[in-house]
Amino acid sequence: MLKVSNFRGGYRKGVAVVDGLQIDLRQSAVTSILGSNGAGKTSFLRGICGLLPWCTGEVVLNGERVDRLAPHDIARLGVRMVSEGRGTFPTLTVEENLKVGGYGLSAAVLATRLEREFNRFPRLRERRGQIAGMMSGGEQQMLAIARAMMSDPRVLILDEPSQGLAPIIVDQIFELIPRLTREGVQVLLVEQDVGRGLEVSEQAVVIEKGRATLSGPSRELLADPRVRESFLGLS
Ligand SMILES: Nc1ncnc2c1ncn2[C@@H]1O[C@H](COP(=O)(O)OP(=O)(O)OP(=O)(O)O)[C@@H](O)[C@H]1O
Repeated sequence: MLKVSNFRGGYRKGVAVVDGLQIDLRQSAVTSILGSNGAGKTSFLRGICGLLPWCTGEVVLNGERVDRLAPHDIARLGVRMVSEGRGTFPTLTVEENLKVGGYGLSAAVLATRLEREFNRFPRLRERRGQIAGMMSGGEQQMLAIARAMMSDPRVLILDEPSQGLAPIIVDQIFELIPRLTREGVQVLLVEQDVGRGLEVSEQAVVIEKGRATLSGPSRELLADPRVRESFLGLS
């Protein structure tokens, strides 16, 4: 559904922090963008969502060029991003946050989707009246994912979903990702933990300094000596 070709972009004219990246989400349910701090992962995602100050290249969603569209139009067409640092509305309750995610839906559809997300995340049902900003980091991450899912996205972009979370919560998030794909959503995952990102995805791109240094089926990358040595600390 989503295909990105020859993507360059950045924050200051002429200075590319993402330089010539391609991904084709049609080939897998979960695609990982991997790389160390400052490699350009978040900038690439922002570019796909129309949020980078300048970019060139093509972003095609379901056959339609979207790289010239405004961020809200790209979101309306089904690309939703869950940002690093979550981005829930801290002063709203869990339920209010979810309703914001379902903005524009009829009351009946909204109720069905709320129920679906509460089934997916029973913890959120228990805390539906709780102010989001008072919840734990893991709960806020679940809320951010549930809120994005309220709009039934075609492409769900998860930017460092495990960042700052306790290991047990990280396990839950990584178990959740394949389950989301069974509902037909394609996941684009950005992860600093290269091993984990490769395990959960079918294909992956490793980027360094804004350029793709390796790409291919995740299984092959997991076995690649360069990945094992540079990113997994194995020989
Ligand atoms: N708002 C911004 N304005 C200017 N430069 C930025 C901005 N955000 C990021 N950069 C620069 O763009 C480059 C890529 O950063 P980016 O955040 O995309 O990397 P990343 O791989 O997502 O790193 P991290 O894992 O630390 O989030 C870095 O050199 C960074 O300093």
